[in-house]
Amino acid sequence: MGHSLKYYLMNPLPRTYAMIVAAGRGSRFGASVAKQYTQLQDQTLLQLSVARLASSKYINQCLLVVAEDDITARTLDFAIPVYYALGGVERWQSVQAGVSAIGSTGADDSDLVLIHDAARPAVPSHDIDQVIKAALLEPYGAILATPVADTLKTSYIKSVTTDNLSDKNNQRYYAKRTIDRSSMWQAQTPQVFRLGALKKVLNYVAEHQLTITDEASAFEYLDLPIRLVTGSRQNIKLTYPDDALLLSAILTAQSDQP
Ligand SMILES: Nc1ccn([C@@H]2O[C@H](COP(=O)(O)OP(=O)(O)OP(=O)(O)O)[C@@H](O)[C@H]2O)c(=O)n1
Ligand SMILES: C[C@](O)(CO)[C@H](O)COP(=O)(O)O
Repeated sequence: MGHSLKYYLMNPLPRTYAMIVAAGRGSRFGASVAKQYTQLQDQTLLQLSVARLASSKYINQCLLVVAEDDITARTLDFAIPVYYALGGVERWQSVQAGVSAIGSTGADDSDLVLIHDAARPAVPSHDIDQVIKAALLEPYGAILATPVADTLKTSYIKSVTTDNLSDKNNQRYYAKRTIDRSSMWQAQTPQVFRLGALKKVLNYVAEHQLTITDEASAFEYLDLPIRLVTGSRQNIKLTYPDDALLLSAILTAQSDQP
């Protein structure tokens, strides 16, 4: 799989092709519009996320992967030139569509593809550059991640026959086991990979009908090393309604920084 590390390191500085995946429905967030179009600080999350990528010296345009029925993205202004691809049912299929679009621009297999969630607009610019610089030194790629800070537990469910409103679906969760968190990380985005290798591992996922929630997982299936770069805990993903207040506070605090 892929070329030797020497092949990548001997190449002139590869280009970084940025893509933002924004073809989701935001069902867990539950808004009337897809969460990437939620407004924070007078801009949509998508616009904020593009602006963050634009702050990197490695990125001067961005592919936006949007839903086929998206009627919003093309009405918005962005900090850098954007072009479009149509997303898929699953997030990784949206990424695969983006990889295909980037590949058709003449990108080389040793070039880098940066994948970022539209739902992560608070990623610090420093982190973007750090993960790209790390990927430039890797044969396959690098991702931002944060070490798990809380105690992690598995659970089991008990059915109950009370009419207590807190017992959703007449079920209660109980603690089963605590997991050793010493080597546990929460993956973030951007995730940055060599284009050729990313194409191959996503094809593997499709051929084997695997379910992945991030692209690094695909490399793990093939035991291909992906570097973990410690990222800021400010880089949260808007997922549930509760996240909006936290994300808004982070963005406000970041904008107040010199
Ligand atoms: N088929 C999909 C699913 C998700 N995404 C994007 O991937 C990012 C992270 O995914 P997630 O937080 O799961 O977003 P949604 O799928 O929209 O959320 P939900 O699972 O709650 O519906 C989001 O920017 C989302 O727009 C995508 O481009 N294509
Ligand atoms: C890619 C990701 O942001 C890494 O944490 C996350 O997996 C995407 O969100 P999803 O809800 O898993 O699709």
